[in-house]
Amino acid sequence: MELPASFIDYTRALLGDEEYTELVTALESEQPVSIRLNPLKPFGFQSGESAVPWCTSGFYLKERLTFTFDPLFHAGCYYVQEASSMFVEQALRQYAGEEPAVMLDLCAAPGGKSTHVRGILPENSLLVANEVIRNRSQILAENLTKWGHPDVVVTNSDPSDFTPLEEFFDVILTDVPCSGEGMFRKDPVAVSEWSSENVEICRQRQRRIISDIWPCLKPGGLLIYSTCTYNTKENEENVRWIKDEFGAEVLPLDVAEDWNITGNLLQGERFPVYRFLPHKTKGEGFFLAVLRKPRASVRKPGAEQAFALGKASETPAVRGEKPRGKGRKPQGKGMKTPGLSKEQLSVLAEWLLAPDIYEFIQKGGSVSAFPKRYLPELSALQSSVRIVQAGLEIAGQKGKDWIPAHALAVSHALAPDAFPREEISYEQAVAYLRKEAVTLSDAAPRGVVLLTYKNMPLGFVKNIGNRANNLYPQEWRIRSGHLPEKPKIVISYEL
Ligand SMILES: C[S@@+](CC[C@H](N)C(=O)[O-])C[C@H]1O[C@@H](n2cnc3c(N)ncnc32)[C@H](O)[C@@H]1O
Repeated sequence: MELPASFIDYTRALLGDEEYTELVTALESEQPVSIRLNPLKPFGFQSGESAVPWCTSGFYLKERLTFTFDPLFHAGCYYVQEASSMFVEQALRQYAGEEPAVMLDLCAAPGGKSTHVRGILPENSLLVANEVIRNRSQILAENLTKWGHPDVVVTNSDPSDFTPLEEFFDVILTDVPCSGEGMFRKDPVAVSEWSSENVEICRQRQRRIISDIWPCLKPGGLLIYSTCTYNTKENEENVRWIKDEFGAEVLPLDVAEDWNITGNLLQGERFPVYRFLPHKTKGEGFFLAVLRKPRASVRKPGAEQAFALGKASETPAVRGEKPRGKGRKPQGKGMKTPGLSKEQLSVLAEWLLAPDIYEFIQKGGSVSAFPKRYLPELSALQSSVRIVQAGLEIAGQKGKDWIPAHALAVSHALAPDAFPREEISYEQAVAYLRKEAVTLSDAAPRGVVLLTYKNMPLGFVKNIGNRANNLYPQEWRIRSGHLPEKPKIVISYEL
């Protein structure tokens, strides 16, 4: 690996000769492979491998597998994620409390941390996952849909579009775009694109992002700041800047000594930060700090203080709007179900495990279920940011019929007996995921059938007897025509 000269000089000075040499040796070695299991979709994973110590659902694998050809990967049973970044779990477990929270993951695509935090947030929380780049926001939506949690809004907006949503979020995660030094082993492009000038550009951009989003954090709310880079300019210097500029408190985390985390590397500073270096921990480079917004805002000394972390439905209004009280009707387009009769609505309701907690929202030929308790928040979001998807899409219109949406098949909110199920083989599952025609056994029921693989829902077909029409989303299909002779998949499970 040919590292840029100025990176070598800077990092050698930062870590010292001995550690720098160890870092370079680690960068030349093979990268560890790890996955994070979906707590909503236990599939009897038996790793025989070591657990990621700072993440309750993270596991190292012995080798890289052909994930594309594992139906359970497409079913959202696990996410392939490098281990260091799973440390975000510690910030939430130690500070998010037990009350429902409204959380924003601002720089969220492809969704590694969004899928992770969604499972950790207290019950009845709402996650808003945002990605500024449009096609990446689609990938984010896909990954969150497969993860199967209905209480999620995916947005595609610039951080500055959020600014009017004052004191809206209990927790904001900013996994900011950075110079990517921690990705050198994983991604050669990160090496070729690195320059001192780019580090400076990143640092400025990161500060702009934080400035844009800071007003959206509730007094007493948490900011989790993370990068995948080593240098102090994008890390400690920015944390110090947030502390000084906004009066934030930098919070310590309890960590085990044998996690080998490196702390503050900025001369003369001691505030707590957490840096993963690949020669010390099994994972890529990562940096994280947790900050708390002062309860009395430094910038607005008279600001409301009653909105402590966790009071999701009591947040003050978006600037210039009425307070968002309980029972306030949502505004905006697409918030009704005009094309659906009462009978149709009651059929859709039967597809859900707990229909009463959702409002059905029709938009064009699609109906989604959105948690009623967060309708005011949805309404406020609609007034500021571009919404890619909100809640769970449950049905799409085909002619006069409403057929179940794919998202419902892989959602935790699906009523288990809403549709007949048919267990399929590995070969059938791969064919289904390639959106090829699937033939079911003669005994299989007619009509809409939920296909399962290892008892995990994969998606719907419409069985018409001699064949079953494949309802898997065209844009998500496995595109690779090549199927490895012996696909290496996460087969070490027993049910
Ligand atoms: C480190 S990646 C996020 C990884 C993601 N959190 C995960 O765990 O899968 C940073 C993200 O920030 C987005 N981004 C780039 N420029 C941005 C900007 N100016 N404001 C906000 N996000 C930006 C990138 O498109 C990228 O998806």
